[in-house]
Amino acid sequence: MPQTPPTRFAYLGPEGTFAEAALSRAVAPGEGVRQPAVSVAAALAAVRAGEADAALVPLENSVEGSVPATMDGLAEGDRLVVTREVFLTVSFVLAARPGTTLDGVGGVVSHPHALAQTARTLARLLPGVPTLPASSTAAAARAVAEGAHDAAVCAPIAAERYGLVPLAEDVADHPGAVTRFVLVSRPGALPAPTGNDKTSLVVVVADRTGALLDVLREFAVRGISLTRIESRPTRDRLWVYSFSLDCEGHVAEARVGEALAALHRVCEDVRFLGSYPRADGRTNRPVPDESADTAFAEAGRWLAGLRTGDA
Ligand SMILES: O=C(O)C(=O)Cc1ccccc1
Repeated sequence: MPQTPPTRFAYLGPEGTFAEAALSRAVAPGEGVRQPAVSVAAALAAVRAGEADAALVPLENSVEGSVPATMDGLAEGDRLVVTREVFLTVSFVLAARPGTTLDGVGGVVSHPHALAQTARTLARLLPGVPTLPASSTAAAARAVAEGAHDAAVCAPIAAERYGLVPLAEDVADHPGAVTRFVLVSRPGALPAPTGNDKTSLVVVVADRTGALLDVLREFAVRGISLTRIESRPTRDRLWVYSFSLDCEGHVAEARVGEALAALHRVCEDVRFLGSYPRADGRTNRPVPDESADTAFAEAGRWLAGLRTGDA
């Protein structure tokens, strides 16, 4: 019997990133093989090229908002779908090579989201010291270990992995910040509805009055709550925006499917980014009776009867 090859999971690397920690939450120890990627774009490209089966990437943070590389990477290029979301509480250390003191730090390197989430604390500990962006917190720790920079903001586990020591612990300005990561794959069979799911979309609206209201109405009239909506420039079309949004429910549910079909009629483009179990610890709002699958099915039978003359 030929063996099924192990699932290949790409993640924002190198070893020691929060993305790797999120991947460990999403898949069991020993399940599949893990492939660190140098950037979010590289992780998504590996999936698109068939070099990985899934990618674990950061999507948004409770303090800093969305991660543009992921938002844009999912809105453009061959379509990928979210199959799982993972929420991780992140804590940061300021780490350096052994023997370094705060006085000896001439620059701090990290992922832009980590620098943004620690900006006030860094300004207090290291007034006037410049910060520099890195592709990830672990890439920053590795660069410090290699002597390219003096200090990094990273996860405690990354400091340990690259032989650094903490100059300061818990340097987050807002302790308890949560980052949302997503596991994305090439389109295929969807995760089955669980009764507490989310659906993600990117819609491009026409440049006309009320276009966004038209989008929102399609959700509202079907009793569907949005959990996130934000605008992003389309980048290739000047002043044309897309809206990236998450709503409650699964595309297999009639209300969500009908809303998507309606958006397909009223928007310039609708990109379906998947339906997957909700993992933020919250429960979807109750579905109004008139938006339940049974109500849609009954209305469909009634309409069919009108058309055949049987009703
Ligand atoms: O760089 C990492 O470790 C990541 O996974 C991205 C990130 C950066 C800062 C906060 C949360 C996730």
